[in-house]
Amino acid sequence: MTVNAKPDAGANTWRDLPAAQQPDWPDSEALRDVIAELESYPPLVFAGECDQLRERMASVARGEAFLLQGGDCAEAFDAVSAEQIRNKLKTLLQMGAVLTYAGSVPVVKVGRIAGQYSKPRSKPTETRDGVTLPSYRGDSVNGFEFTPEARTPDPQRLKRMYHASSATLNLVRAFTTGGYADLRQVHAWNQDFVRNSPSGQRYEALAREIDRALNFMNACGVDPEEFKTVEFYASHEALILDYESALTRVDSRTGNLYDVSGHMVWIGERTRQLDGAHIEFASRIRNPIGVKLGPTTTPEDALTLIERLDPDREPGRLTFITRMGADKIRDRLPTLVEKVTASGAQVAWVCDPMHGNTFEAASGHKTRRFDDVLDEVKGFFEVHKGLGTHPGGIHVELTGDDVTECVGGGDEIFVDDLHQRYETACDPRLNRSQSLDLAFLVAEMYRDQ
Ligand SMILES: O=C[C@H](O)[C@H](O)COP(=O)(O)O
Ligand SMILES: C=C(OP(=O)(O)O)C(=O)O
Repeated sequence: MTVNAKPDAGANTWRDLPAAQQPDWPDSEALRDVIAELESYPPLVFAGECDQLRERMASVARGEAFLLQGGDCAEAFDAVSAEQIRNKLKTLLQMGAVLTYAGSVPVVKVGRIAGQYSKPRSKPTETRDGVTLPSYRGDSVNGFEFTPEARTPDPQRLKRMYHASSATLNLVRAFTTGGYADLRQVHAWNQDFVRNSPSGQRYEALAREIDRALNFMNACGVDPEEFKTVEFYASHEALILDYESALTRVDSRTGNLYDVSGHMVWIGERTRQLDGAHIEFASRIRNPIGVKLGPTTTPEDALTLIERLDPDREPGRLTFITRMGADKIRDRLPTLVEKVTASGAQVAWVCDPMHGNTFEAASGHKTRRFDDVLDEVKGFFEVHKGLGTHPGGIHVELTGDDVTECVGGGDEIFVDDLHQRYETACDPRLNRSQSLDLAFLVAEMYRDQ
């Protein structure tokens, strides 16, 4: 049981170190009041659930399971609706069914959800028509609208992030345990725009096979409880450290610290400085931790991260999420995996094929090509196959809606279509049929492995 203990000093040791990508809050007293209030709020997740996910991630690290981690680039307060949450969940459930059935592997399902409200940015400001304002840093910090009022960081938004995360998690828990995620609903998850796409039809055929298998088991008198609910976890980037440390609590069972804002948190490519505040914060908490590794990561960086975050070499504690870019992964990943494996560490290796493959279309839309995404995943599988190590999973930006943000896919989106439904607040996401396409192709790669 996690208690609402007084904030522990260990949660705040990061304050003595440089913290990248933190907002310029204009009123530090208002921030202090918000932090004090957040510290009094109940946990969003329980420490025991974080331990359970660490065990699931240990199976991934040992090569016995596959991680499916996905969701929005940036969640938005005004998108906290039953429909949006259900669509995202539906996409992940469909992808999970495809990977489990076609890839024949247990799938650990983790959403980029219920906390993914903060974004690191390349530039601190944005200029439009000669007007320069602070960049949008996610709904937890400021507003998307290009006005001085909206773009001014407001700490009250941290409380809104907590409440939005809480409402989302509540519905996710209801969907995943209350009947909606029952494997007998495998057809129902396909009942909308996606049904007629090539991947939707392929999915329908797979769902029929699953149905037949379930009927067979039923006829044999077997009706496992495990098929009625889905184990689903929430994750986000631990970016705004004032929020994350305010939600860090002492677990009364063990005396350890847990960041109870989500089950798993990750440190991004822009904030993984070895002597920086984010790594210090992550080193203090017992949650399973992810770290993004971009193309400039050296083996020494990876080994130091292991030393800092997983000194006991505990499988499941640390996940390296590589995001090299399709053109670099075959060149950069092998040495990292080799050196880490030789050190005796058992990290989970996961591929984020999104963040190294972004480009700006002539129309000004930030986009990604489905083929590049696929090629990065292929490269990831090739490297692991070559080294005899386990390709542990994928980390994807996706939505359950019929958006037009990434080009390509079986139900092809063209560059000229991008403007039609370009709805992301930050980076382009795969829509549901592109996500299903990816799941089928990854399942094939896994089987061939
Ligand atoms: O999602 C990741 C980052 O926040 C995003 O790629 C940054 O985008 P920018 O380069 O437009 O700031
Ligand atoms: C910012 C992100 O990724 P990265 O740190 O890999 O750029 C992200 O996943 O939202």
